[in-house]
Amino acid sequence: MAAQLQFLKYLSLEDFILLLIDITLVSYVLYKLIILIEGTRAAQLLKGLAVLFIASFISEKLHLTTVSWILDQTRLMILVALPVVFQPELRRALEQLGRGRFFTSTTLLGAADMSRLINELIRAVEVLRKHKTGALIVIERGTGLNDYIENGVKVEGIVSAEFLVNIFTPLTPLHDGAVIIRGDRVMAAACFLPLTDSPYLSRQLGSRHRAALGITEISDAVAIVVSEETGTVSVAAEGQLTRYLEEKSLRELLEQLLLPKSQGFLLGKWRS
Ligand SMILES: Nc1ncnc2c1ncn2[C@@H]1O[C@H](COP(=O)(O)OP(=O)(O)OP(=O)(O)O)[C@@H](O)[C@H]1O
Repeated sequence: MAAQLQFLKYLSLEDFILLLIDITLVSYVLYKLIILIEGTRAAQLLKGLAVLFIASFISEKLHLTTVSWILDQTRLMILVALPVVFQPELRRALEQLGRGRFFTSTTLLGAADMSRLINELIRAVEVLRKHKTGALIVIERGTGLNDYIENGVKVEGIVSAEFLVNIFTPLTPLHDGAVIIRGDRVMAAACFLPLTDSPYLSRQLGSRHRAALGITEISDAVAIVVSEETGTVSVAAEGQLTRYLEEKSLRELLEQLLLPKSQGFLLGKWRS
């Protein structure tokens, strides 16, 4: 190891700094990649791919010509198929890249306003849970959800717990489908969302939960689901579903996901 590090002696300060930047950048990208795919089907696929590479390496070392030829061909096929299989993850990664502040010009929603939004959401969810009223509430973040807002019924009303409960009351015209919130407003109700095709979702969960996961796989939105069957509350974000949330854990999770980390959140301004 010491011998391998000898070359550092011959580097100028400038080269050394460039090397450091290079390594930091690669580590950061790898770290982000791992975070992005952790717990998704992409992680399983990557593990499969790693096994294939190891098997191929061993068979080559042992001169198992036929086995290593087959493994080589399979590897090639998989590499070609990767962009297709990883399409949702790649899309999410590119969207995250494009969502950088560089390209955005949205107004910021500060911590106090976001806290008020979270309070209204929690008040609504507690009523819906108590009455076992099915609900699906999507909170838009950086990725625009206009496509889904447009397939629903435009509302554009200020968010309040009473308003949300009213929308999801059974047999009323807007109760079926999802509500989409942008900033301080319910933009639309009765929206139809894309369903996830994740094989890891429990069989007990039907299309409401699949829709919640689906929208978070193709965007950075956060979706809250209240089950009509059991009254349980779940939150979907980044293609992951967290189930059996009580009031306290729901608040903690929403604050973690929605509260601005530093400068404020990329959403519209709350009006009091
Ligand atoms: N693609 C979709 N987009 C938005 N809402 C949807 C979608 N699919 C189903 N829903 C909503 O979910 C309701 C049906 O829920 P379903 O019983 O299939 O799901 P579930 O996950 O088992 O939920 P629950 O526990 O509430 O029964 C529909 O009446 C509709 O309101």
